[in-house]
Amino acid sequence: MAPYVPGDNLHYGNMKVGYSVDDGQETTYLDPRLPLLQHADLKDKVVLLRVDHNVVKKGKILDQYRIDVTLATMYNIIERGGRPIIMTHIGRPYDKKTKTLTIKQDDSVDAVVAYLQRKLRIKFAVPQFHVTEKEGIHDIDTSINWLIHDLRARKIGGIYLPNTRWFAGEEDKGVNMERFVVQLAGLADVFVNDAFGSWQPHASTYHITKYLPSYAGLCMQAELSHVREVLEPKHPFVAVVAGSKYDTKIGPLTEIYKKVDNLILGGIIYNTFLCAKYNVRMKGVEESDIELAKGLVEQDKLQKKILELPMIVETDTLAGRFEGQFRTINVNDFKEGQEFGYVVDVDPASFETPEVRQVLESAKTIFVNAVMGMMPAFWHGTSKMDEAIDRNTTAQKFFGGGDTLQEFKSLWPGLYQAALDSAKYYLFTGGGTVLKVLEEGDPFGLPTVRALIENGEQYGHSQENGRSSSPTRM
Ligand SMILES: Nc1ncnc2c1ncn2[C@@H]1O[C@H](COP(=O)(O)OP(=O)(O)OP(=O)(O)O)[C@@H](O)[C@H]1O
Ligand SMILES: O=C(O)[C@H](O)COP(=O)(O)O
Repeated sequence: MAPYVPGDNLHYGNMKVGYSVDDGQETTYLDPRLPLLQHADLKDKVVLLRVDHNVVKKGKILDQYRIDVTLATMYNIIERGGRPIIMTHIGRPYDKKTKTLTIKQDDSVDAVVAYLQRKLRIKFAVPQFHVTEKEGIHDIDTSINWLIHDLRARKIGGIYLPNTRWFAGEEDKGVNMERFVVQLAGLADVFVNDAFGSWQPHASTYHITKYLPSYAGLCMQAELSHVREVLEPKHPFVAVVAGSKYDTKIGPLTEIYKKVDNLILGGIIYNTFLCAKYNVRMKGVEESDIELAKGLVEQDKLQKKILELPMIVETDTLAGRFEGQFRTINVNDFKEGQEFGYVVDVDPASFETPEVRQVLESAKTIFVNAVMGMMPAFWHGTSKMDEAIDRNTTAQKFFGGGDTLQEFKSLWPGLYQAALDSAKYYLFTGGGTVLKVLEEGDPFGLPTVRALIENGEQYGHSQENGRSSSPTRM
Protein backbone atom coordinates (compact mmCIF):
# COMPACT_ATOMS: atom_id res chain seq x y z
CA MET A 1 0.00 0.00 0.00
CA ALA A 2 1.55 3.33 -1.03
CA PRO A 3 1.77 5.89 1.77
CA TYR A 4 -0.90 8.53 1.81
CA VAL A 5 0.40 11.85 0.48
CA PRO A 6 -1.84 14.75 1.40
CA GLY A 7 -2.72 17.16 -1.38
CA ASP A 8 -2.01 20.90 -1.08
CA ASN A 9 -5.54 21.59 0.05
CA LEU A 10 -4.90 19.48 3.13
CA HIS A 11 -2.17 21.81 4.36
CA TYR A 12 -3.16 24.80 6.43
CA GLY A 13 -0.09 26.93 6.83
CA ASN A 14 2.50 24.59 8.26
CA MET A 15 -0.09 22.33 9.75
CA LYS A 16 -0.61 18.92 8.11
CA VAL A 17 -4.17 17.69 8.45
CA GLY A 18 -3.88 14.37 6.70
CA TYR A 19 -1.43 11.58 7.43
CA SER A 20 -1.25 7.83 7.08
CA VAL A 21 0.07 5.24 9.45
CA ASP A 22 2.12 2.26 8.36
CA ASP A 23 -0.40 -0.41 7.41
CA GLY A 24 2.07 -3.19 8.19
CA GLN A 25 1.95 -4.62 4.66
CA GLU A 26 5.31 -5.42 3.21
CA THR A 27 6.15 -4.67 -0.40
CA THR A 28 5.04 -7.58 -2.47
CA TYR A 29 5.82 -8.49 -6.01
CA LEU A 30 3.30 -9.96 -8.37
CA ASP A 31 3.40 -11.03 -12.00
CA PRO A 32 2.87 -7.73 -13.86
CA ARG A 33 0.41 -9.42 -16.20
CA LEU A 34 -2.00 -10.10 -13.34
CA PRO A 35 -4.94 -7.64 -13.42
CA LEU A 36 -5.46 -6.20 -9.94
CA LEU A 37 -8.61 -5.08 -8.18
CA GLN A 38 -6.95 -1.71 -7.47
CA HIS A 39 -6.91 -0.99 -11.22
CA ALA A 40 -10.53 -1.86 -11.95
CA ASP A 41 -13.13 0.78 -12.64
CA LEU A 42 -15.79 -0.07 -10.07
CA LYS A 43 -17.95 3.01 -9.85
CA ASP A 44 -21.62 1.99 -10.03
CA LYS A 45 -20.56 -1.41 -11.35
CA VAL A 46 -22.07 -4.68 -10.15
CA VAL A 47 -19.08 -6.74 -9.06
CA LEU A 48 -19.25 -10.53 -8.96
CA LEU A 49 -16.86 -11.54 -6.20
CA ARG A 50 -15.74 -15.17 -5.80
CA VAL A 51 -14.39 -15.92 -2.33
CA ASP A 52 -13.44 -19.09 -0.48
CA HIS A 53 -15.75 -18.94 2.53
CA ASN A 54 -15.74 -22.73 2.80
CA VAL A 55 -15.74 -22.61 6.60
CA VAL A 56 -19.13 -24.07 7.46
CA LYS A 57 -19.45 -27.50 9.08
CA LYS A 58 -22.93 -28.74 10.02
CA GLY A 59 -24.31 -25.23 9.59
CA LYS A 60 -21.75 -23.60 11.90
CA ILE A 61 -18.60 -21.56 11.32
CA LEU A 62 -15.65 -23.09 13.14
CA ASP A 63 -13.03 -20.53 12.13
CA GLN A 64 -13.90 -17.24 10.45
CA TYR A 65 -10.33 -16.56 9.28
CA ARG A 66 -11.12 -17.27 5.63
CA ILE A 67 -13.96 -14.76 5.79
CA ASP A 68 -12.00 -12.09 7.65
CA VAL A 69 -9.18 -12.04 5.11
CA THR A 70 -11.63 -11.11 2.34
CA LEU A 71 -13.17 -8.16 4.19
CA ALA A 72 -10.56 -5.77 2.77
CA THR A 73 -11.61 -6.70 -0.76
CA MET A 74 -15.29 -6.19 0.08
CA TYR A 75 -14.53 -2.85 1.68
CA ASN A 76 -12.43 -1.82 -1.33
CA ILE A 77 -15.24 -2.68 -3.75
CA ILE A 78 -17.93 -0.88 -1.77
CA GLU A 79 -15.78 2.12 -0.94
CA ARG A 80 -15.02 2.63 -4.63
CA GLY A 81 -18.67 2.56 -5.60
CA GLY A 82 -19.01 -1.09 -6.61
CA ARG A 83 -22.09 -3.15 -5.76
CA PRO A 84 -21.08 -6.68 -4.68
CA ILE A 85 -22.60 -10.04 -5.53
CA ILE A 86 -20.62 -12.57 -3.50
CA MET A 87 -20.32 -16.32 -4.01
CA THR A 88 -18.48 -19.25 -2.44
CA HIS A 89 -18.59 -23.02 -2.46
CA ILE A 90 -19.18 -24.93 0.76
CA GLY A 91 -18.23 -28.59 1.14
CA ARG A 92 -18.44 -31.12 -1.65
CA PRO A 93 -22.19 -31.66 -2.25
CA TYR A 94 -21.63 -33.31 -5.64
CA ASP A 95 -20.80 -36.99 -5.36
CA LYS A 96 -18.55 -37.88 -8.30
CA LYS A 97 -19.23 -41.61 -7.91
CA THR A 98 -23.03 -41.55 -7.85
CA LYS A 99 -23.17 -38.36 -9.99
CA THR A 100 -25.78 -36.89 -7.65
CA LEU A 101 -25.92 -33.48 -6.07
CA THR A 102 -27.36 -33.30 -2.56
CA ILE A 103 -28.59 -29.99 -1.19
CA LYS A 104 -28.46 -29.88 2.61
CA GLN A 105 -29.20 -26.82 4.71
CA ASP A 106 -25.96 -27.60 6.60
CA ASP A 107 -24.00 -26.62 3.47
CA SER A 108 -25.83 -23.35 2.94
CA VAL A 109 -24.19 -19.93 3.00
CA ASP A 110 -26.57 -18.76 5.76
CA ALA A 111 -24.02 -18.90 8.60
CA VAL A 112 -21.52 -16.91 6.51
CA VAL A 113 -24.13 -14.29 5.60
CA ALA A 114 -25.22 -13.94 9.23
CA TYR A 115 -21.57 -13.45 10.24
CA LEU A 116 -20.97 -10.83 7.53
CA GLN A 117 -24.11 -8.92 8.47
CA ARG A 118 -23.02 -8.82 12.11
CA LYS A 119 -19.50 -7.82 11.20
CA LEU A 120 -20.17 -5.22 8.50
CA ARG A 121 -23.60 -4.02 9.67
CA ILE A 122 -24.94 -4.15 6.13
CA LYS A 123 -27.76 -6.22 4.77
CA PHE A 124 -27.23 -9.09 2.36
CA ALA A 125 -29.96 -10.78 0.36
CA VAL A 126 -29.71 -14.49 -0.53
CA PRO A 127 -31.76 -15.33 -3.63
CA GLN A 128 -33.64 -18.62 -3.85
CA PHE A 129 -33.84 -20.67 -7.02
CA HIS A 130 -35.74 -23.76 -8.09
CA VAL A 131 -34.03 -27.00 -7.05
CA THR A 132 -34.25 -30.26 -9.03
CA GLU A 133 -33.79 -33.36 -6.90
CA LYS A 134 -30.32 -34.94 -7.19
CA GLU A 135 -29.32 -32.34 -9.80
CA GLY A 136 -29.34 -29.12 -7.80
CA ILE A 137 -30.12 -25.71 -9.25
CA HIS A 138 -30.27 -25.50 -13.03
CA ASP A 139 -30.96 -21.81 -13.53
CA ILE A 140 -30.46 -18.40 -12.02
CA ASP A 141 -33.94 -17.14 -12.79
CA THR A 142 -34.81 -13.56 -13.54
CA SER A 143 -36.33 -12.99 -10.08
CA ILE A 144 -32.80 -12.02 -9.08
CA ASN A 145 -33.25 -8.80 -11.08
CA TRP A 146 -35.40 -7.44 -8.25
CA LEU A 147 -32.50 -7.88 -5.87
CA ILE A 148 -30.02 -6.37 -8.32
CA HIS A 149 -32.35 -3.40 -8.63
CA ASP A 150 -32.26 -2.99 -4.82
CA LEU A 151 -28.50 -3.48 -4.83
CA ARG A 152 -27.98 -0.69 -7.36
CA ALA A 153 -30.44 1.52 -5.46
CA ARG A 154 -28.40 0.82 -2.27
CA LYS A 155 -31.40 -0.60 -0.44
CA ILE A 156 -29.24 -3.65 0.34
CA GLY A 157 -25.48 -3.80 0.86
CA GLY A 158 -24.89 -6.95 -1.14
CA ILE A 159 -26.26 -10.13 -2.64
CA TYR A 160 -24.85 -13.48 -1.52
CA LEU A 161 -25.58 -16.30 -3.97
CA PRO A 162 -26.38 -19.83 -2.75
CA ASN A 163 -23.47 -22.31 -2.44
CA THR A 164 -21.93 -22.38 -5.95
CA ARG A 165 -21.74 -26.18 -5.76
CA TRP A 166 -25.51 -26.34 -5.49
CA PHE A 167 -25.64 -25.28 -9.16
CA ALA A 168 -25.67 -28.11 -11.69
CA GLY A 169 -23.24 -26.17 -13.87
CA GLU A 170 -20.51 -25.45 -11.31
CA GLU A 171 -18.47 -28.63 -11.71
CA ASP A 172 -19.93 -29.70 -15.06
CA LYS A 173 -17.91 -29.39 -18.23
CA GLY A 174 -20.72 -29.29 -20.79
CA VAL A 175 -23.98 -27.50 -21.43
CA ASN A 176 -24.88 -27.06 -17.76
CA MET A 177 -21.61 -25.26 -17.17
CA GLU A 178 -21.98 -22.99 -20.20
CA ARG A 179 -25.51 -22.07 -19.19
CA PHE A 180 -24.53 -21.33 -15.59
CA VAL A 181 -21.52 -19.23 -16.59
CA VAL A 182 -23.50 -17.12 -19.03
CA GLN A 183 -26.22 -16.57 -16.41
CA LEU A 184 -23.62 -15.60 -13.80
CA ALA A 185 -21.88 -13.21 -16.16
CA GLY A 186 -25.22 -11.63 -17.03
CA LEU A 187 -25.58 -10.46 -13.41
CA ALA A 188 -22.51 -8.27 -13.24
CA ASP A 189 -20.11 -5.88 -14.97
CA VAL A 190 -16.85 -7.04 -13.41
CA PHE A 191 -15.51 -10.28 -11.89
CA VAL A 192 -13.09 -10.36 -8.94
CA ASN A 193 -11.47 -13.58 -7.77
CA ASP A 194 -10.38 -13.54 -4.14
CA ALA A 195 -10.66 -17.30 -3.64
CA PHE A 196 -7.06 -18.45 -3.36
CA GLY A 197 -8.24 -21.69 -1.69
CA SER A 198 -10.52 -22.62 -4.60
CA TRP A 199 -8.00 -23.51 -7.26
CA GLN A 200 -10.15 -26.08 -9.04
CA PRO A 201 -11.17 -24.73 -12.47
CA HIS A 202 -14.92 -24.62 -12.01
CA ALA A 203 -17.56 -22.33 -13.55
CA SER A 204 -17.40 -19.68 -10.81
CA THR A 205 -13.61 -19.67 -10.44
CA TYR A 206 -12.37 -20.20 -13.99
CA HIS A 207 -14.87 -20.27 -16.85
CA ILE A 208 -16.51 -17.01 -15.74
CA THR A 209 -13.38 -15.09 -16.79
CA LYS A 210 -14.30 -15.77 -20.43
CA TYR A 211 -17.19 -13.34 -20.13
CA LEU A 212 -16.28 -10.47 -17.77
CA PRO A 213 -13.29 -8.19 -17.21
CA SER A 214 -11.63 -10.02 -14.32
CA TYR A 215 -9.27 -9.01 -11.51
CA ALA A 216 -7.43 -10.55 -8.56
CA GLY A 217 -8.71 -9.46 -5.15
CA LEU A 218 -6.54 -8.34 -2.24
CA CYS A 219 -6.53 -11.67 -0.39
CA MET A 220 -5.58 -13.48 -3.59
CA GLN A 221 -2.72 -11.01 -4.12
CA ALA A 222 -1.36 -11.44 -0.60
CA GLU A 223 -1.48 -15.22 -0.80
CA LEU A 224 0.17 -15.32 -4.23
CA SER A 225 2.99 -13.18 -2.87
CA HIS A 226 3.55 -15.33 0.22
CA VAL A 227 3.44 -18.62 -1.60
CA ARG A 228 6.84 -17.73 -3.09
CA GLU A 229 8.36 -18.39 0.34
CA VAL A 230 7.22 -22.00 0.15
CA LEU A 231 8.21 -22.27 -3.49
CA GLU A 232 11.74 -21.04 -2.76
CA PRO A 233 12.16 -22.43 0.78
CA LYS A 234 15.13 -22.36 3.05
CA HIS A 235 16.42 -25.92 3.45
CA PRO A 236 15.92 -28.34 5.13
CA PHE A 237 12.32 -28.10 3.92
CA VAL A 238 9.76 -30.42 5.53
CA ALA A 239 6.21 -30.74 4.20
CA VAL A 240 3.39 -32.40 6.12
CA VAL A 241 0.55 -33.51 3.87
CA ALA A 242 -2.42 -35.19 5.49
CA GLY A 243 -6.20 -35.06 5.56
CA SER A 244 -8.83 -36.70 3.45
CA LYS A 245 -8.84 -35.13 -0.01
CA TYR A 246 -6.86 -37.90 -1.61
CA ASP A 247 -8.22 -37.33 -5.11
CA THR A 248 -6.96 -33.75 -5.49
CA LYS A 249 -3.79 -34.10 -3.39
CA ILE A 250 -2.12 -37.29 -4.65
CA GLY A 251 -1.28 -35.63 -8.00
CA PRO A 252 0.80 -32.81 -6.51
CA LEU A 253 2.57 -35.19 -4.11
CA THR A 254 5.00 -36.64 -6.64
CA GLU A 255 6.19 -33.14 -7.63
CA ILE A 256 6.35 -31.93 -4.03
CA TYR A 257 8.43 -34.97 -3.24
CA LYS A 258 11.18 -33.60 -5.50
CA LYS A 259 11.27 -30.25 -3.70
CA VAL A 260 11.29 -31.34 -0.05
CA ASP A 261 14.03 -32.78 2.11
CA ASN A 262 11.47 -34.76 4.09
CA LEU A 263 7.80 -35.52 3.63
CA ILE A 264 5.51 -36.50 6.50
CA LEU A 265 2.15 -38.00 5.58
CA GLY A 266 -0.99 -38.29 7.66
CA GLY A 267 -4.71 -38.99 7.32
CA ILE A 268 -6.13 -41.01 4.44
CA ILE A 269 -3.12 -40.07 2.33
CA TYR A 270 -0.80 -41.84 4.78
CA ASN A 271 -3.11 -44.85 5.05
CA THR A 272 -3.09 -45.24 1.29
CA PHE A 273 0.70 -44.95 1.15
CA LEU A 274 1.09 -47.59 3.89
CA CYS A 275 -1.29 -49.98 2.12
CA ALA A 276 0.70 -49.63 -1.10
CA LYS A 277 4.10 -49.94 0.56
CA TYR A 278 3.45 -52.86 2.92
CA ASN A 279 0.76 -54.57 0.88
CA VAL A 280 -1.74 -54.42 3.72
CA ARG A 281 -5.38 -53.31 3.60
CA MET A 282 -7.27 -50.80 5.74
CA LYS A 283 -10.99 -50.20 5.81
CA GLY A 284 -12.03 -47.15 3.81
CA VAL A 285 -8.95 -47.13 1.56
CA GLU A 286 -9.90 -47.64 -2.08
CA GLU A 287 -8.02 -50.17 -4.25
CA SER A 288 -7.79 -47.64 -7.08
CA ASP A 289 -6.11 -45.14 -4.73
CA ILE A 290 -3.63 -47.78 -3.56
CA GLU A 291 -2.68 -48.29 -7.21
CA LEU A 292 -2.07 -44.54 -7.57
CA ALA A 293 0.10 -44.48 -4.44
CA LYS A 294 2.45 -47.15 -5.79
CA GLY A 295 4.30 -44.52 -7.83
CA LEU A 296 5.13 -42.61 -4.67
CA VAL A 297 6.30 -45.80 -2.95
CA GLU A 298 8.66 -46.53 -5.86
CA GLN A 299 9.92 -42.95 -5.85
CA ASP A 300 10.76 -43.26 -2.16
CA LYS A 301 12.62 -46.55 -2.37
CA LEU A 302 15.84 -44.81 -3.39
CA GLN A 303 15.60 -41.38 -1.83
CA LYS A 304 13.82 -42.29 1.42
CA LYS A 305 12.45 -38.83 2.02
CA ILE A 306 9.14 -40.00 3.49
CA LEU A 307 9.47 -40.02 7.24
CA GLU A 308 7.20 -42.71 8.64
CA LEU A 309 5.20 -42.01 11.76
CA PRO A 310 5.41 -45.52 13.24
CA MET A 311 2.49 -45.57 15.68
CA ILE A 312 -0.99 -45.19 14.21
CA VAL A 313 -4.47 -45.60 15.65
CA GLU A 314 -6.90 -48.25 14.44
CA THR A 315 -10.58 -48.16 15.37
CA ASP A 316 -13.48 -50.57 14.92
CA THR A 317 -16.00 -47.81 14.35
CA LEU A 318 -16.06 -44.37 12.73
CA ALA A 319 -18.82 -43.29 15.12
CA GLY A 320 -16.38 -41.93 17.73
CA ARG A 321 -13.54 -42.68 20.13
CA PHE A 322 -14.89 -45.39 22.40
CA GLU A 323 -12.83 -47.11 25.10
CA GLY A 324 -11.91 -50.65 24.06
CA GLN A 325 -12.75 -50.00 20.42
CA PHE A 326 -9.52 -48.32 19.31
CA ARG A 327 -5.85 -49.26 19.72
CA THR A 328 -2.36 -48.22 18.65
CA ILE A 329 -0.66 -50.39 16.04
CA ASN A 330 2.94 -50.20 14.87
CA VAL A 331 3.88 -49.97 11.20
CA ASN A 332 7.08 -51.90 11.94
CA ASP A 333 4.96 -54.96 12.88
CA PHE A 334 2.99 -54.99 9.60
CA LYS A 335 2.87 -58.32 7.78
CA GLU A 336 2.00 -58.62 4.09
CA GLY A 337 -1.68 -59.32 3.45
CA GLN A 338 -2.80 -58.14 6.91
CA GLU A 339 -6.19 -56.46 7.12
CA PHE A 340 -6.99 -53.63 9.52
CA GLY A 341 -10.04 -51.69 10.58
CA TYR A 342 -10.24 -47.91 10.03
CA VAL A 343 -6.99 -46.08 10.70
CA VAL A 344 -8.04 -42.70 11.98
CA ASP A 345 -5.08 -41.01 13.65
CA VAL A 346 -1.38 -40.99 14.31
CA ASP A 347 -0.47 -41.84 17.88
CA PRO A 348 1.11 -38.75 19.53
CA ALA A 349 4.08 -40.95 20.55
CA SER A 350 5.11 -41.00 16.86
CA PHE A 351 6.23 -37.38 17.21
CA GLU A 352 8.57 -38.29 20.07
CA THR A 353 10.76 -40.77 18.16
CA PRO A 354 14.36 -39.46 17.82
CA GLU A 355 14.19 -39.47 14.01
CA VAL A 356 10.96 -37.45 13.80
CA ARG A 357 12.13 -35.02 16.47
CA GLN A 358 15.44 -34.48 14.72
CA VAL A 359 13.81 -33.77 11.34
CA LEU A 360 11.27 -31.33 12.79
CA GLU A 361 13.80 -29.57 15.01
CA SER A 362 16.40 -29.03 12.28
CA ALA A 363 14.00 -27.86 9.54
CA LYS A 364 14.30 -24.28 8.26
CA THR A 365 10.96 -24.31 6.46
CA ILE A 366 7.90 -26.36 7.47
CA PHE A 367 4.68 -26.47 5.48
CA VAL A 368 1.64 -28.18 7.00
CA ASN A 369 -1.48 -29.09 5.06
CA ALA A 370 -4.28 -30.83 6.90
CA VAL A 371 -4.82 -32.80 10.02
CA MET A 372 -3.45 -36.16 11.14
CA GLY A 373 -6.72 -37.70 12.25
CA MET A 374 -10.45 -37.91 11.74
CA MET A 375 -12.02 -34.96 13.52
CA PRO A 376 -13.50 -34.18 15.94
CA ALA A 377 -12.86 -37.42 17.89
CA PHE A 378 -9.29 -38.23 16.87
CA TRP A 379 -7.42 -34.95 17.43
CA HIS A 380 -4.55 -36.25 19.54
CA GLY A 381 -1.98 -36.76 16.75
CA THR A 382 -2.62 -33.31 15.27
CA SER A 383 -2.31 -31.64 18.64
CA LYS A 384 1.06 -33.27 19.29
CA MET A 385 2.24 -32.42 15.78
CA ASP A 386 1.38 -28.71 16.22
CA GLU A 387 3.27 -28.71 19.51
CA ALA A 388 6.31 -30.47 18.02
CA ILE A 389 6.44 -28.00 15.12
CA ASP A 390 6.16 -25.00 17.41
CA ARG A 391 9.18 -26.24 19.36
CA ASN A 392 11.29 -25.28 16.34
CA THR A 393 11.53 -21.54 16.94
CA THR A 394 13.87 -20.74 14.04
CA ALA A 395 11.97 -22.29 11.12
CA GLN A 396 9.50 -20.39 8.93
CA LYS A 397 6.24 -22.23 9.53
CA PHE A 398 3.40 -22.26 7.02
CA PHE A 399 -0.01 -23.77 7.73
CA GLY A 400 -2.60 -24.00 4.99
CA GLY A 401 -6.09 -25.38 4.58
CA GLY A 402 -9.61 -24.93 5.87
CA ASP A 403 -9.63 -27.82 8.34
CA THR A 404 -5.96 -27.30 9.12
CA LEU A 405 -6.60 -23.79 10.41
CA GLN A 406 -9.87 -24.70 12.13
CA GLU A 407 -8.22 -27.45 14.12
CA PHE A 408 -5.10 -25.41 14.85
CA LYS A 409 -7.39 -22.77 16.30
CA SER A 410 -9.50 -25.14 18.38
CA LEU A 411 -6.59 -27.27 19.68
CA TRP A 412 -4.15 -24.44 20.42
CA PRO A 413 -6.16 -21.19 20.60
CA GLY A 414 -3.35 -19.19 22.24
CA LEU A 415 -0.70 -20.40 19.82
CA TYR A 416 -3.03 -19.81 16.86
CA GLN A 417 -3.61 -16.23 17.97
CA ALA A 418 0.13 -15.69 18.40
CA ALA A 419 0.81 -17.28 15.00
CA LEU A 420 -1.45 -14.73 13.29
CA ASP A 421 0.91 -11.98 14.45
CA SER A 422 4.18 -13.88 14.32
CA ALA A 423 6.80 -13.34 11.63
CA LYS A 424 7.69 -17.04 12.01
CA TYR A 425 4.23 -18.24 10.95
CA TYR A 426 2.06 -17.62 7.92
CA LEU A 427 -1.43 -19.06 7.59
CA PHE A 428 -2.62 -19.74 4.04
CA THR A 429 -6.34 -19.88 3.37
CA GLY A 430 -5.89 -22.84 1.03
CA GLY A 431 -3.70 -25.87 1.69
CA GLY A 432 -4.60 -27.78 -1.44
CA THR A 433 -3.80 -24.63 -3.43
CA VAL A 434 -0.29 -24.39 -1.98
CA LEU A 435 0.23 -28.06 -2.89
CA LYS A 436 -0.94 -27.27 -6.43
CA VAL A 437 1.47 -24.31 -6.64
CA LEU A 438 4.32 -26.54 -5.49
CA GLU A 439 3.31 -28.99 -8.21
CA GLU A 440 3.14 -26.31 -10.93
CA GLY A 441 6.29 -24.58 -9.69
CA ASP A 442 4.64 -21.19 -10.32
CA PRO A 443 1.77 -19.50 -8.47
CA PHE A 444 0.73 -17.75 -11.66
CA GLY A 445 0.32 -21.13 -13.31
CA LEU A 446 -2.71 -22.01 -11.14
CA PRO A 447 -5.63 -22.45 -13.55
CA THR A 448 -7.71 -19.77 -11.82
CA VAL A 449 -4.85 -17.26 -11.79
CA ARG A 450 -3.83 -18.05 -15.35
CA ALA A 451 -7.42 -17.35 -16.36
CA LEU A 452 -7.18 -13.86 -14.81
CA ILE A 453 -3.95 -13.17 -16.68
CA GLU A 454 -5.44 -14.35 -19.98
CA ASN A 455 -8.49 -12.20 -19.31
CA GLY A 456 -6.25 -9.17 -18.68
CA GLU A 457 -4.57 -9.77 -22.01
CA GLN A 458 -7.91 -10.23 -23.76
CA TYR A 459 -9.46 -7.06 -22.31
CA GLY A 460 -6.17 -5.13 -22.28
CA HIS A 461 -6.33 -4.31 -18.58
CA SER A 462 -3.37 -6.25 -17.20
CA GLN A 463 -0.97 -4.16 -15.14
CA GLU A 464 1.36 -4.11 -18.16
CA ASN A 465 -1.26 -2.43 -20.29
CA GLY A 466 -2.68 -0.41 -17.47
CA ARG A 467 -1.14 1.71 -14.81
CA SER A 468 2.25 0.23 -14.08
CA SER A 469 4.71 -2.12 -15.59
CA SER A 470 6.89 -2.12 -12.50
CA PRO A 471 6.34 -4.60 -9.67
CA THR A 472 3.25 -3.74 -7.70
CA ARG A 473 3.42 -2.35 -4.21
CA MET A 474 0.40 -3.35 -2.16
N1 LIG B 1 -7.50 -41.02 8.93
C1 LIG B 1 -8.54 -40.29 8.59
N2 LIG B 1 -9.72 -40.87 8.27
C2 LIG B 1 -10.79 -40.11 7.90
N3 LIG B 1 -10.77 -38.75 7.82
C3 LIG B 1 -9.64 -38.14 8.13
C4 LIG B 1 -8.47 -38.86 8.54
N4 LIG B 1 -7.50 -37.96 8.80
C5 LIG B 1 -8.01 -36.75 8.57
N5 LIG B 1 -9.30 -36.83 8.17
C6 LIG B 1 -10.21 -35.72 7.82
O1 LIG B 1 -9.55 -34.91 6.86
C7 LIG B 1 -10.18 -33.64 6.83
C8 LIG B 1 -9.14 -32.58 6.51
O2 LIG B 1 -8.56 -32.83 5.26
P1 LIG B 1 -8.57 -31.81 4.04
O3 LIG B 1 -7.79 -32.46 2.95
O4 LIG B 1 -9.98 -31.39 3.75
O5 LIG B 1 -7.76 -30.60 4.64
P2 LIG B 1 -7.91 -29.01 4.66
O6 LIG B 1 -7.15 -28.50 5.81
O7 LIG B 1 -9.37 -28.61 4.62
O8 LIG B 1 -7.14 -28.58 3.41
P3 LIG B 1 -7.65 -27.93 2.05
O9 LIG B 1 -7.85 -26.49 2.33
O10 LIG B 1 -6.55 -28.21 1.11
O11 LIG B 1 -8.88 -28.70 1.72
C9 LIG B 1 -10.79 -33.48 8.21
O12 LIG B 1 -12.19 -33.36 8.04
C10 LIG B 1 -10.46 -34.76 8.95
O13 LIG B 1 -11.53 -35.22 9.77
O1 LIG C 1 -11.27 -26.17 1.79
C1 LIG C 1 -10.61 -26.12 0.76
O2 LIG C 1 -9.56 -26.75 0.61
C2 LIG C 1 -11.03 -25.22 -0.36
O3 LIG C 1 -12.19 -24.54 -0.04
C3 LIG C 1 -11.16 -26.01 -1.63
O4 LIG C 1 -12.12 -27.01 -1.52
P1 LIG C 1 -12.14 -28.20 -2.58
O5 LIG C 1 -10.87 -28.98 -2.39
O6 LIG C 1 -13.37 -28.99 -2.24
O7 LIG C 1 -12.19 -27.58 -3.95
